[in-house]
Amino acid sequence: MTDLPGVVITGVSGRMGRMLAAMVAASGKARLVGAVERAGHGWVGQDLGAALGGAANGVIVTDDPLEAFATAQAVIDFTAPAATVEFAALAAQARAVHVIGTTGFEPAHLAALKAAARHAVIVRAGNMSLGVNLLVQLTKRVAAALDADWDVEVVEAHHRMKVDAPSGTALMLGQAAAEGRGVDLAQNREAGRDGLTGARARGAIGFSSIRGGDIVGEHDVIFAGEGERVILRHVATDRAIFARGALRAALWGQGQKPGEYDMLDVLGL
Ligand SMILES: NC(=O)C1=CN([C@@H]2O[C@H](COP(=O)(O)OP(=O)(O)OC[C@H]3O[C@@H](n4cnc5c(N)ncnc54)[C@H](O)[C@@H]3O)[C@@H](O)[C@H]2O)C=CC1
Ligand SMILES: O=C(O)C1=N[C@H](C(=O)O)C[C@H](O)C1
Repeated sequence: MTDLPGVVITGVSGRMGRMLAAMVAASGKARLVGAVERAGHGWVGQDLGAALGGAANGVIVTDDPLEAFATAQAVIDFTAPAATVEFAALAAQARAVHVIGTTGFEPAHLAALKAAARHAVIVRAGNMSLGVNLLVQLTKRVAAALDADWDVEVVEAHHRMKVDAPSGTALMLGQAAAEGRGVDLAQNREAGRDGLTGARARGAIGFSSIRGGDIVGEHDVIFAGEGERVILRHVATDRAIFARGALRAALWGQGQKPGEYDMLDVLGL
């Protein structure tokens, strides 16, 4: 049992953190060796099992990531962009694989992650589920087969607590459509239409975001042509799909060369 990779979960009290803590502990493939929360959080200093409402498990929640990472072979991180950038440097120092599910990065954050990946294995994806990563590949193929007379719109829906838009998944799907078409997403991206917008630009890749209730995550890629539409859809009904993918990435990352990887690498898609 002791030679199983040790995993630390950051943001452990969050929607994904709780799911990950339960999944890693029950997996039989990894050991839960640490749990991190932000300074001042009520769980810091408490036994994680008890904080989750169950039996004590001996993992004490800490606000000191470096101390926690020092005991780990992998860090699974679903938190917030600034925290993730800090964790990337510390995970590299501890030589732990850093699995990043966090979304909402600005270009400066991404540059910092790229720098950390010179010395560390980072696996990052805006969506860790098998289904969405399959949808990414399907989107690329459909976009390659259709010309710019087919308007591409990515529509996503999430729970009311989500803080970033478009979702990380929507951006992955938009990027896949752009790659399939052989164009640059940044130059063709259209989001946040409101008011007298004018007609749609030919070749634009549009994004729309819905926020409400407890929606786990829904994504449509719409190819709208003259007289017909092709719609590719993924509906998540359980956050376990993201946690399962993240654990798989943490195991896959062991022994890989330093660099930035994604779930397509992990899943071999
Ligand atoms: N890639 C994927 O498959 C998925 C990605 N996500 C992304 O994961 C992130 C988290 O999502 P949720 O769990 O729903 O959010 P959440 O708000 O429920 O949880 C985030 C947790 O991170 C903690 N945190 C923030 N800053 C911290 C710091 N400096 N140190 C330690 N902990 C810190 C918060 O206290 C909170 O407990 C979001 O960016 C979301 O978009 C969510 C689901 C799937
Ligand atoms: O915040 C969420 O909940 C989710 N975030 C990811 C995203 O931004 O795409 C993945 C999933 O859709 C859930």
